[in-house]
Amino acid sequence: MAKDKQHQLEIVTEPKFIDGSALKIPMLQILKEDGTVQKGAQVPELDKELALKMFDTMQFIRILDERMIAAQRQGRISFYLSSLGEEAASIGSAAALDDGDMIMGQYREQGALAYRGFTVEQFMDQLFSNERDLGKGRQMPVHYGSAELNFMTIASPLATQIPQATGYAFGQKMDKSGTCTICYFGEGAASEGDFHAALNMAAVYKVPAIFFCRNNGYAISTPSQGEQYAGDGIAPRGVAYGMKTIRVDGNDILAVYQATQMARKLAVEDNEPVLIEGMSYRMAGHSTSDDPTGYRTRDEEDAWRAKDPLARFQTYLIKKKWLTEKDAEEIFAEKKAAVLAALKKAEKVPAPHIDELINDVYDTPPQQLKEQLEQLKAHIRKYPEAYPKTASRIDGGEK
Ligand SMILES: Cc1ncc(C[n+]2csc(CCOP(=O)(O)OP(=O)(O)O)c2C)c(N)n1
Repeated sequence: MAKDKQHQLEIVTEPKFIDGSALKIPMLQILKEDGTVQKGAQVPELDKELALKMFDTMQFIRILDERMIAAQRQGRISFYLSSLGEEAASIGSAAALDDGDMIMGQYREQGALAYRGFTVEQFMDQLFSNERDLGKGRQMPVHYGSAELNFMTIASPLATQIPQATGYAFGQKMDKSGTCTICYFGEGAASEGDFHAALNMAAVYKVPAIFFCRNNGYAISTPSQGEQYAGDGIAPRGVAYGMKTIRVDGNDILAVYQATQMARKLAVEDNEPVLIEGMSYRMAGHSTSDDPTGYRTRDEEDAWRAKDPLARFQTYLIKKKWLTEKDAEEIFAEKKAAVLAALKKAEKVPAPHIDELINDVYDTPPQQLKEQLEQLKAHIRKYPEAYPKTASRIDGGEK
């Protein structure tokens, strides 16, 4: 066979196009939809304690999401983004990491943050933007962050976390830290230029990063099939950039866990960036500002309800005799009580002092920012009834 020496390419004489639309990367599945193990699958080693921690976190996130959508509807918080139906993707992957690994999320990975140890009170303080919020109430609800837990603060502009993850992982490599960065994003965010620049750089510089795409079928109202991409989803893009790539059933927590565990090993031991595409479905609306009945059918949602990741894992755990139906009900009731109690507490905590608005960015806030803050205070003094949480603390309120 003739070879081109410079590029080490096989030479062919027939003009043959590679049909990108015919490519189909398979999907790893360990747990079938009915909670039984797929024939021939290797179940990852998982002790009871770890399995129950994963299940516990899934239950917590399910009830947190349900309650906070309701709280938004009641006018108690301004906005919410639910991860309903996608709990296995964030929790299964976070469970495969070390606490020292960096997490850079999009905004639907509350499961990973909860798994790391963010408390129900910390969730509520952020959602109510009260003075105990780590971000001092300066971000929209759900834009969590925790330096202590190595969870980078969420940014609203899509895909910015992807090149940041490449850069952060490069730093981890230079420091020989033995840690990696996991970066979550949706298939919609993968249409941003940032995604492509980040993956190419990660592959070229061989950084310990795990790029986890949650392919949940929609980017707000844009369906992934046909409107977001014409090819075989996101996974082939990892192949194109020359990195190890795998597609998994994102609703199967065991498949997600196994793939992420292997990806972490590749990243940390061999400085091999990895792309994981988790196939799932966004069961709720995009956010509380969205109504999905305008762009998708009830039948489609029902078909995905049958693939529910929480019910699937629960059936597996019950079959394994690590859990009973009663245990599951008790965990759910306990989580619900904790969420409701924290919610009631957090909404009574005062708002941050308005001076916090301009703190922490500059060592000393510049004059123009100070002037703008004074103008804002004057405006609030004039219309105190429009700012009930802030007005009472402007003059003389404790900082
Ligand atoms: C740069 C930028 N463009 C547009 C938006 C508006 N926007 C917010 S979320 C979103 C959809 C993202 O979909 P996807 O990445 O698939 O994640 P999902 O919400 O499905 O989890 C869009 C278009 C934005 N925040 N930033």
